[in-house]
Amino acid sequence: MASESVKRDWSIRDFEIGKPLGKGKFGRVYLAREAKSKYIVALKVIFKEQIEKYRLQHQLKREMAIQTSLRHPHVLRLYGWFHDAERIFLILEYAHGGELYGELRRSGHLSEKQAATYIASLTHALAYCHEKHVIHRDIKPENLLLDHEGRLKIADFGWSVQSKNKRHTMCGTLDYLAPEMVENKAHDYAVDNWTLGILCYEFLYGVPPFEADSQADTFRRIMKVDLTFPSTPHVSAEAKVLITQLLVKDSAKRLSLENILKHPWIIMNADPNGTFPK
Ligand SMILES: CC(C)n1nc(-c2ccc(NC(=O)/C=C/C(=O)c3ccc(F)c(C(F)(F)F)c3)cc2)c2c(N)ncnc21
Repeated sequence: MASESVKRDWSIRDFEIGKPLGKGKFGRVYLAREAKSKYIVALKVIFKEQIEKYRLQHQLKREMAIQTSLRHPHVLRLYGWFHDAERIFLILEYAHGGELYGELRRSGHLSEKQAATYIASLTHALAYCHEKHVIHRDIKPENLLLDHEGRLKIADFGWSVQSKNKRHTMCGTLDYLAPEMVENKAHDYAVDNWTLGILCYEFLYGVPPFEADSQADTFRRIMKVDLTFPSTPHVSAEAKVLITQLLVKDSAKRLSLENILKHPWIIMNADPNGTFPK
């Protein structure tokens, strides 16, 4: 699949469409199989009139170029894409394990081994994206999928940007926004470090740290970095130290991706091959 996927021009006739997997941004996504190789993929259908309505043609082209260029075990592959008169089709890696969010909701919170393994996987994936000058900026549980071995895959780059400098556009849901994004200030790669702190908290406690009844309260809690840790036996002191070192208002003072991977909590708990024993 990898070789011919980028070169040859695909069409809907090359695929047998299976069950709908869900409704994502701008359209549905289906399980599908490439007719010749029987290779299983996820096929995302995006309606052109939606893209035209929001004038997203250029951003979508840029997204497709970014995603087809990214090759990393924890970044969901975009193998290729094609279009017909009214639809654009994305040929995506199929994540058999579905949404990580489902796992978090079912269990309420993750074990420290699971949480540390996912944070390590995310950190590796973000280090790769940053060296390719891609800030993801929209990393939330709904965009994290699992493959058949429970390995994490970052997906849905609906709002990432190819950035060599600071960006000003708002995006994503509130709970995961770093202060500099809430203030609509210029921001850079360090927004992803903040988000890792948010996700680590949410994996361990089941809710994001600055959750509040209103958007205004969430903004206020983010700007104050109003971080409190419910007392619970299943979260170690080291985990709280890591979270505190990521949820730092001054983006230059957040723990770097490199130092996250050297953190005692990660070293002690993360499974090196990203799957951790069930
Ligand atoms: C439902 C279930 C949970 N599900 N969902 C997936 C899935 C994974 C990735 C995607 N990716 C995208 O939709 C990317 C979209 C863009 O990049 C984009 C679209 C329009 C724009 F305007 C733009 C813009 F940039 F122009 F704004 C960007 C979609 C579905 C999935 C899967 N692969 N395997 C198993 N289950 C899976």
